[in-house]
Amino acid sequence: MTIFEGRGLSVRYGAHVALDGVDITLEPGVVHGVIGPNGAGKSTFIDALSGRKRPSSGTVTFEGVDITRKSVRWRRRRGLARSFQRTSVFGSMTVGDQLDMIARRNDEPDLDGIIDTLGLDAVRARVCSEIAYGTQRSVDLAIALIGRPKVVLLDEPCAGLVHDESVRMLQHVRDICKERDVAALLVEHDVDGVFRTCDVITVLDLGKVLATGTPDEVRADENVIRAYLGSAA
Ligand SMILES: Nc1ncnc2c1ncn2[C@@H]1O[C@H](COP(=O)(O)OP(=O)(O)OP(=O)(O)O)[C@@H](O)[C@H]1O
Repeated sequence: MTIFEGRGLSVRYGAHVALDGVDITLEPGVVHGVIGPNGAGKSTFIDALSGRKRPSSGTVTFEGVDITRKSVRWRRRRGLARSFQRTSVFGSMTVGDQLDMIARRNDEPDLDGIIDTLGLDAVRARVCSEIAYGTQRSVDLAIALIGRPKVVLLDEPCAGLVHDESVRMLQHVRDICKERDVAALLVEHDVDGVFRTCDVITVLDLGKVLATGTPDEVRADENVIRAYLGSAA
């Protein structure tokens, strides 16, 4: 069942076409990865889907409703959340206070469940700026999950993490997506992690879709191997 869809999305920066007629379909409980070389259009894509960047053409549909012209705020209230490449925790608050505040604002019924799943209980009383960067990224993920979103768009949740932290982060993304039946879009540079974690992968190159399929299908796709993965995939 499709819950969220982008059709024919294009974004221009002046004369430069950063995204060129891209399609994507997200389903509840399915982790959909987006990979591609630098400049492929991944961040532009997530911005266009989340409402941060207005596409020059194409449509975004959420639960069957055309939301292409709806604001980020409107989307968030209806259950479309996103996280950012850089951490957005408030340095001076404790982890617990920050999460409580956001949970109250978004009517989250089970903050303890999110904290528990992400292993954040031990840092609840700690000030955000004083916890490890990897843990701050888990707080970012918790923030995105508050309010029972139906769709989460995750922009490089593993940026700046060491290997073990990346593995844990992606496992958390997968667990939560399955447990809560959330449709997730995961833009990530950690290609191995994406192949390990995602049910479906879309490969972007020069603003276009090079391939979409299961990890095995994408790994075997000749266009993807030639343009991006090389023979070592
Ligand atoms: N604000 C902007 N103004 C002009 N060109 C831009 C702007 N933002 C991105 N671009 C260009 O659009 C293209 C896509 O950029 P984008 O950042 O979406 O790619 P990306 O796949 O996320 O790259 P990376 O992996 O390096 O984060 C690139 O050619 C980039 O130079």
